[in-house]
Amino acid sequence: MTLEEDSMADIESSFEFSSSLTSSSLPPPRTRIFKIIVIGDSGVGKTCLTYRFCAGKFPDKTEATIGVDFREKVIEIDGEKIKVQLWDTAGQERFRKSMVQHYYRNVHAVVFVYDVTNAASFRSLPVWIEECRQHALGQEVPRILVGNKCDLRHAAQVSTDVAQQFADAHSMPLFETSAKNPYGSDDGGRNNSDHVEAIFMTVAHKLKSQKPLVLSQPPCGAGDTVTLRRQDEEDRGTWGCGCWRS
Ligand SMILES: Nc1nc2c(ncn2[C@@H]2O[C@H](COP(=O)(O)OP(=O)(O)OP(=O)(O)O)[C@@H](O)[C@H]2O)c(=O)[nH]1
Ligand SMILES: [Mg+2]
Repeated sequence: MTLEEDSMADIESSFEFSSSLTSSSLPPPRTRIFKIIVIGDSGVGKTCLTYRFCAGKFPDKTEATIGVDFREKVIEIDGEKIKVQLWDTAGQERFRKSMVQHYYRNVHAVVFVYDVTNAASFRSLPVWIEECRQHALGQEVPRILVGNKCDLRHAAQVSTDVAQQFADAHSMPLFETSAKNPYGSDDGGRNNSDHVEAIFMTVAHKLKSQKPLVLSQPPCGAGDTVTLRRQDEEDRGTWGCGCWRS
């Protein structure tokens, strides 16, 4: 689904209410939403990676993303249901310029993607990192680096060593993968690519561990009520609008 700019406000919320109440005396459970933006040059495979994670397969056909497409998947970590909301951004400048501010608003994690068969897409990474800096992304927002199209190892232009050095220099973990064939196709399936699923799950685990739900004891004399609160609610003393940052 391509988003119109005026619908962003509805999407830029980090909680949603469950439709059913488990008890008339309890507030409806909230589902946390982790907003993860996927950025990088046009053609590196952002749409294919996000589609692979959310739909479980490689798309038959893609076209250049205009503005942003967003995809969601509900996952469960330690018994908590979490909605992973992937923002598949446009790599082409002309298709992204009016949307950039929305990409970075209340973002929880950033996935930088380059194409291992396209050295120029790797050389562009500092530009994308600079864009994050310009949008005042805090150091606490996790970032990861993904080299895509590892099924085309024979055509690789970016070595793992060089990519790892870059990742280390920017304190990011590096994952090499393929949205098309995570097991590799031109090496008999032995290229040890990371699974797309595992990459996004790693990010979600990291986010969850940064902001765990904590058990909050009521003050003395407040009855038997025990409420679950998010750690940042503790920090701020309010649920606020739900537009929390990690
Ligand atoms: N062989 C191979 N091709 C891929 C892979 N991922 C994406 N592609 C192809 O690369 C092309 C671009 O993929 P997209 O996912 O549309 O690229 P994008 O980064 O979303 O591009 P923009 O929307 O323009 O920013 C398409 O032809 C895909 O089929 C991969 O892992 N392996
Ligand atoms: Mg795209």
